[in-house]
Amino acid sequence: MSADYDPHASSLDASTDPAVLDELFAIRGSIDNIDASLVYLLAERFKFTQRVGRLKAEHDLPPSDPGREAAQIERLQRLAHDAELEPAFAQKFLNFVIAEVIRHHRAIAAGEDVGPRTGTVPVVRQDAARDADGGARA
Ligand SMILES: C=C(O[C@@H]1C=C(C(=O)O)C=C[C@H]1O)C(=O)O
Repeated sequence: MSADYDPHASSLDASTDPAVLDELFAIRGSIDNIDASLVYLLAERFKFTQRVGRLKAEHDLPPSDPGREAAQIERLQRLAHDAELEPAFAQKFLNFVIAEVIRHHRAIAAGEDVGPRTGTVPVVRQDAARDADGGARA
């Protein structure tokens, strides 16, 4: 866990029942673990997709493969349904990730470097991110 992360960070005020806070913080401990796993999983997925991007660039293949995307999205929507996750959300999430992958593939094909060690903005502050999405999460 990063040194400056406060697992009890909250905007709730002191009037909140301590027993409720105990339960909330216990649940948030599991949410923290899941979110950390998501970051590791996404990082691993992007490592693989960047290998695909290099392979495509070396062999002059197009950055996107709509047939593969459609099959994958359909499969994941079925899995989402079985897992009681909103299929439309699974589709939106996958489309979001795939759009970033294709952006990487185009950059790789253009001879640019991609990945977390490039660029100038290592961490997006939470308040800035909220402004950028028009307050959708407020
Ligand atoms: C990773 C690939 O490139 C693109 C990205 C995909 C993905 O992130 O799942 C799927 C198809 C392609 O549009 C690939 O072709 O396998």
